[in-house]
Amino acid sequence: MSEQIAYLGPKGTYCGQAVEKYLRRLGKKMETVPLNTITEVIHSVNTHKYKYGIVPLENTIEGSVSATLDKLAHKRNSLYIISEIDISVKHQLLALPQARLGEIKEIISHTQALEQCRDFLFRKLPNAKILLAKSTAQAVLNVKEKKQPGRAAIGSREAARKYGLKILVRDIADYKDNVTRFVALSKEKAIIQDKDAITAFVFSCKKDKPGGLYEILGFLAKDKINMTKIESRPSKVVMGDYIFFIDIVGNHYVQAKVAQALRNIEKHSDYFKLLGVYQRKK
Ligand SMILES: O=C(O)C(=O)C[C@]1(C(=O)O)C=C[C@@H](O)C=C1
Repeated sequence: MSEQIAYLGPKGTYCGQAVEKYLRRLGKKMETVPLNTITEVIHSVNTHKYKYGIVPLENTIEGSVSATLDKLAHKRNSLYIISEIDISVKHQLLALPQARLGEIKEIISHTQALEQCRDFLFRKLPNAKILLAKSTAQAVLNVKEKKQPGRAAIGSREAARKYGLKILVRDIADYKDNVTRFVALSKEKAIIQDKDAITAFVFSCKKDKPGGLYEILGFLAKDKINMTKIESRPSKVVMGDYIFFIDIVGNHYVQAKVAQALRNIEKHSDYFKLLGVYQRKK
């Protein structure tokens, strides 16, 4: 298998910035492969088409990226988080060089980007029609190709430069410190020795067992294992059934208490899947 890294493309996405940052950190060169959707990226790694993939996981304004969580949780996908990459996301309103803000009638972008600029759109462009694109760079490319001065995209400065659009309004996200966390995925687990690693897993409680979640969290609390994230998603099978995503600080390769806690959690849950053990990185 050649060393290729798939990501949500085309060139000019924030995901592409995460790929560059990741490769800089590794000090490696790799062929980068832009794909159309998060699902395609995850599928391509899961089926060994590409060795690595990078996808968005969560955002400071909008929270989790459900397309990523749902695919990672699925039992048919066996791939692991091997690293995380934080990217500062600075959205710009972009349009053709001749466009004017007062004449914008349509806004196109990725759903996460649109949500991150919800208040801006409400205040400045309340009547604009919203169009969805598969990524912010795809939206920028669409404005360039359709050549309609009444259409604007939400995307990055880098995408504006790449596709020759101008910035109509700068930094339009509703909160200043907008950060998206991306994760690098691989079929092979990262085997690391650091005790301060993040261990990510997903589980579902045993059916109709009062205190099921309390019991699972108890296995962490008992040994003072620090939980840094808990998030629930619908199981998609029965209304009201949830699966839980948890991050802890600890490493079952080098800490017996973490290994024991994970064994206990697996034993007391209906479904359990390790999502990865990786170094916390900014
Ligand atoms: O569309 C992009 O540029 C992406 O990299 C995707 C994505 C996401 O899905 O969260 C990444 C960062 C921003 O939060 C908005 C969009």
